[in-house]
Amino acid sequence: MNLVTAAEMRRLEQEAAALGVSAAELMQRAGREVADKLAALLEPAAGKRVIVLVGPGNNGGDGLVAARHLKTAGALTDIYLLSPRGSDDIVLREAVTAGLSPLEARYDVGFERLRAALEEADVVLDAVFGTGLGRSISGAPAAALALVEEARNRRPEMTVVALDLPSGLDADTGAIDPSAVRADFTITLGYAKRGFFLFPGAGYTGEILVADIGLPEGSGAGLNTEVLDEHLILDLLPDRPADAHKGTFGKVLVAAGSPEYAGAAVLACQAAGRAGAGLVTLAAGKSLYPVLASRLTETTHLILPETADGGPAPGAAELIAGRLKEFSAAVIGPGLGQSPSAAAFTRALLAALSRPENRASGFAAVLDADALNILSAESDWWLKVDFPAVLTPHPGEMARLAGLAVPRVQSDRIELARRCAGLWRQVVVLKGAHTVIASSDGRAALAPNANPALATAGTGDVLAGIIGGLLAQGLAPFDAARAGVYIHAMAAESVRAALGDCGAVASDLLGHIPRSFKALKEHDHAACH
Ligand SMILES: NC(=O)C1=CN([C@@H]2O[C@H](COP(=O)(O)OP(=O)(O)OC[C@H]3O[C@@H](n4cnc5c(N)ncnc54)[C@H](O)[C@@H]3O)[C@@H](O)[C@H]2O)[C@@H](O)CC1
Ligand SMILES: [K+]
Repeated sequence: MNLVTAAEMRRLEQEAAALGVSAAELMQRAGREVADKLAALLEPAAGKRVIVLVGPGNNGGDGLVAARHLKTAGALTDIYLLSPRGSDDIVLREAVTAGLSPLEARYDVGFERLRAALEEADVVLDAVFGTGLGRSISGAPAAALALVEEARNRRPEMTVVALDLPSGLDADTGAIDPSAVRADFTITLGYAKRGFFLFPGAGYTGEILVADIGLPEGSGAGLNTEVLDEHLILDLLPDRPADAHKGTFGKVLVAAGSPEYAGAAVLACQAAGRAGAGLVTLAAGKSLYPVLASRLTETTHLILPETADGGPAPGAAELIAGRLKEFSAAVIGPGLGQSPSAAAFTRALLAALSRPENRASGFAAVLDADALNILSAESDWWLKVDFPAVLTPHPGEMARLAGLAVPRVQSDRIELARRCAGLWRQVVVLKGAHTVIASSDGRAALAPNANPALATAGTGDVLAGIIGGLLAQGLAPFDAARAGVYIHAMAAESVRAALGDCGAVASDLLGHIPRSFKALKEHDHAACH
């Protein structure tokens, strides 16, 4: 599903106008679609009490059209105008002609009539502000929204439905005005807005329903931000031919683990296998071998020479380099630590991978965790990664890689990831609530969910392993990253369903990875029959 900014939505509106679909016509379609979707939610609309809060702009205009259709559907509809609308306002006149009697806030002393209406309302339709919000909300709109908030807290049976977006939510950034009211549903027009997938706004939309307002065919062609969904991911997944052998699904080299963080290697290797790689080989230090081999039944081992403190000794990277051609993908970084020996090893390994003669054709790697921390200590580090890679930073790692503070990263997640992917010429997976996946060609995708079950040690190692497993099966880096993030999120949802959002640990995800692939494919199968 494509996502838009306010400016992109305005551009689409202008393009529609150039093709003969006027803004007035779009407003009529928008209002009718919103009323239809709301009526379907109310089942039936007849007899239900609906208050439509109407603002000064086109969002309010859509609300007036919706109010008219809701009345026709039998809802007991009140219109509450928060600002005067001109006497030449066609949609207001149409509402009055249809028998509605709008009440203006300026004539409602102390908001007494609004308070009384909120005591009985089944639904509040918030059509105060949409994509045109230009400053902080004050005056009558702020007071009315505060009353709605207060009523919904007191009367949980009252449903709040946002028209296009919750008033006060910034469509582009997800920033929230203090007056914004959390919606139970957002019926959004044409396309979902980016701010629906950026916090804090992501917590305000409730369930998102997209209303088709009949934008001309192909009008979304230039959009470059999407939210992942199962149809898109299914198209990306590799085939599993019946005559396959383990070579069909590729070999992953995992360079991970250190005495302090041995478990990271276990999680990354197991996740790569669970994501369908044919063979996983772990390159780790000699002293770790007995521990890790006892945990990793199916993994093969490339045993590295060690320094006295258990770090990779000089020569470890060369040992791997001599074997690189056997592998179609690598995962480098989980649990490596940042000791001087780990840093020297990582730099030497990345240099070896950057020499094309060392790599199998189609090779790509995931760079995660300590590999990113080690890289970010060097200026212009991206010039040293001369092979296709998926970088999987969390916000702290992203801040170090980009030379920014964490709040800057978090306040501009999509565009920052996109800019960095362009500059670094790699795929960037910026983890966090609604993980962002950005490609150097300007495309960006967002994970559809934010799951607190993922906020625990080791889940990043699992993600790196899944993406590595998908790279090994021949997916292009952007596809492997998108599919990996989605499968990881699905597995996390299954864990949450089974265990709740507290106390799940990263290894709980592993068994749910193949189940997630299975669920996706079965859903597709069911959809075809
Ligand atoms: N772009 C499109 O393709 C379409 C847009 N439509 C609707 O148009 C909306 C955008 O309409 P507008 O651009 O008129 O914007 P809005 O309706 O969001 O509000 C803008 C109006 O509110 C005022 N305003 C902004 N912030 C304010 C504040 N904090 N306090 C008081 N007044 C404030 C502005 O001066 C302007 O008059 C969309 O959200 C959607 O509902 C639809 O009609 C259909 C098609
Ligand atoms: K709104």
